[in-house]
Amino acid sequence: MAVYTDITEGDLGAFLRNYSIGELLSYKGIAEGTENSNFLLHTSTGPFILTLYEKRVEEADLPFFLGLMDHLAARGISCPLPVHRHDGGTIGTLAGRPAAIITFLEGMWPRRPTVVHCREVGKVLAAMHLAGADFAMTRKNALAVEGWQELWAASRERADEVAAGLTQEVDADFALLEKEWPDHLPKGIIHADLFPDNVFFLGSELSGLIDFYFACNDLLAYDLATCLNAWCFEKDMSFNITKGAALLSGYQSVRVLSDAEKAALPVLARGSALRFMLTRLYDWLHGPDGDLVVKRDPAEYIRKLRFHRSISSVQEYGLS
Ligand SMILES: Nc1ncnc2c1ncn2[C@@H]1O[C@H](COP(=O)(O)OP(=O)(O)OP(=O)(O)O)[C@@H](O)[C@H]1O
Ligand SMILES: N[C@@H](CCO)C(=O)O
Repeated sequence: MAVYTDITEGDLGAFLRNYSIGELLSYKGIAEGTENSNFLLHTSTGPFILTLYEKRVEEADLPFFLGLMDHLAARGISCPLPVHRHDGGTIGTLAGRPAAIITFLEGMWPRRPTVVHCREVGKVLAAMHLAGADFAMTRKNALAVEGWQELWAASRERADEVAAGLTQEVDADFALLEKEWPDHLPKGIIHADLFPDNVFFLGSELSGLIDFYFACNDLLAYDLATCLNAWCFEKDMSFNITKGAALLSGYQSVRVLSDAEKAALPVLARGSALRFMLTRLYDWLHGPDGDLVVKRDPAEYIRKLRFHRSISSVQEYGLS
């Protein structure tokens, strides 16, 4: 994560008096990530992550996100657990932002995802979809087609400054997606942001998932399409069909896709690429700058979108 909101030692000390996690030894801001402000805390009982929730996270959604982590962990999906305060709650206020402490997850996210990583991610994604089936709370996807339209309305005028011809390309994507977006496919809890930096490994073993702050109820296959985008392209933006095949077969070793889900993958992958291009474009044009804020380049997703527009069959993703 980034650091948008800074904290003082005094405020942090007062905040920590609500918890039984020992004495604070040190804390520092984590530069990685884009959405919230994160700090690594070391206390006399071990490491913890402190998160201050920023613009894209609604305070009213926090019980859903934190409750989901508890639910999934209880069903064998490794993820951080929210730490409870003396009053039983998990959400407090620090430096004027809603804030929570979660347990520290060991592992490293893969800087260069391999075929083995892709297969493991496919498996855990499907396991998460099954484990989420009996989660009692629901949350609408704020970044579904309507949310994309708002981002586009706020960025469209300056889109061609970022890439020549982008306005026309994206207008055409919207025309197609509004017509062809499927709504009859299996739905459930999705992670909605399962990028390599949100999946930790110890060696080749997956050690857990983090960052559930986009999780919501939506099409399960849309989550898989997001992983195709995030895990299976090479640095030169070519699609690696072997990684695609590993991701899809890993997924199907746990949850089999219906024929309708398979057929919808190209449109879902195109929609997912558009979603990430748009949040990046919006932040590129409007987001704050700062030493501990890393902006993500929309160009990567402009190229992925072009790939999905060229697909003529789902076999091109590695589906056998
Ligand atoms: N529970 C955890 N255990 C260990 N490290 C963590 C944990 N949660 C977050 N981190 C660290 O913080 C970094 C950013 O976290 P996270 O991905 O949740 O941030 P974010 O701002 O939501 O980022 P993005 O949405 O861009 O992926 C991670 O890469 C990791 O280094
Ligand atoms: N994973 C996102 C950032 C968080 O939404 C991206 O790479 O654009």
